[in-house]
Amino acid sequence: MPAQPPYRRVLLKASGEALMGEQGFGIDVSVVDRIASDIAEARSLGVEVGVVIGGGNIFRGVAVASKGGDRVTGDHMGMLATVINSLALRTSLIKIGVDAVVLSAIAMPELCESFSQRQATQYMDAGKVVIFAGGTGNPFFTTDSAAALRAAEIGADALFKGTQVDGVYTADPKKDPTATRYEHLSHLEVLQKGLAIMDTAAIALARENNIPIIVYSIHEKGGFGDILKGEGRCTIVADA
Ligand SMILES: Nc1ncnc2c1ncn2[C@@H]1O[C@H](COP(=O)(O)OP(=O)(O)O)[C@@H](O)[C@H]1O
Ligand SMILES: O=c1ccn([C@@H]2O[C@H](COP(=O)(O)OP(=O)(O)O)[C@@H](O)[C@H]2O)c(=O)[nH]1
Repeated sequence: MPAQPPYRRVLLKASGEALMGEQGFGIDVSVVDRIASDIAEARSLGVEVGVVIGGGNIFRGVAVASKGGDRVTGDHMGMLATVINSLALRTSLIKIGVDAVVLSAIAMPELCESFSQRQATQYMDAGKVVIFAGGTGNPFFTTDSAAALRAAEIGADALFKGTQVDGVYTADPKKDPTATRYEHLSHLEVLQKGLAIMDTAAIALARENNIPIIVYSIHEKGGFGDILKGEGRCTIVADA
């Protein structure tokens, strides 16, 4: 019998950018299927899973703003991108027999249900994987902030940031090859050192609500389950 993971309920923030695989844009279904199988493994370990997916594989609001376009409209488009990704993940989960539902911060009843904290917790209590689409529903925010917000709302024991790198480094490892990885650090240290692994609003919200953040590589098959079992490579951001 494997040891029971120390987490009862977690929020997984899955990088949108990761979903495009080698394509450079859009959705590589084999990547979404693999992330779905990682979530299925977490469920089989008895862990309740909520998911926020980014939209960077399709659209980011800042890309519009940097070309002189309207930021708010750009952000609306980015939030719609997260709905597309969420529907793809739901499809992959259902395909392998994992009960999953999409709750969107932006009402689009023909496609999915609208978010409410009450409905989300009811579904999670019932063992469904709840995918939170549409970010926070507000422009000028990111899906990292949405992940911290939903983690607080559902009472998650931890926020897992499944991203492009396998932890938090002393500097961006994609730009500085001499950067070294932390095993552990506090939310405050991430903020004070200006480590840009997540936006400051997300870190601050997690800190205020005492939610540990676990940063790991979403590209690693089985990585999510490994960390839940206390085995994987990651950085744990938590106050002592
Ligand atoms: N100190 C740091 N440690 C680790 N990654 C960092 C750091 N500073 C910047 N990064 C960059 O942050 C990226 C992850 O953030 P983000 O762009 O929000 O990814 P995503 O939302 O796709 O998961 C990494 O790919 C890495 O290049
Ligand atoms: O609460 C939110 C969450 C997301 N977005 C928009 O959606 C895009 C995609 O999200 P994000 O960049 O966080 O995705 P990721 O980096 O995880 O792929 C962002 O760039 C924003 O334009 C937003 O406006 N409000």
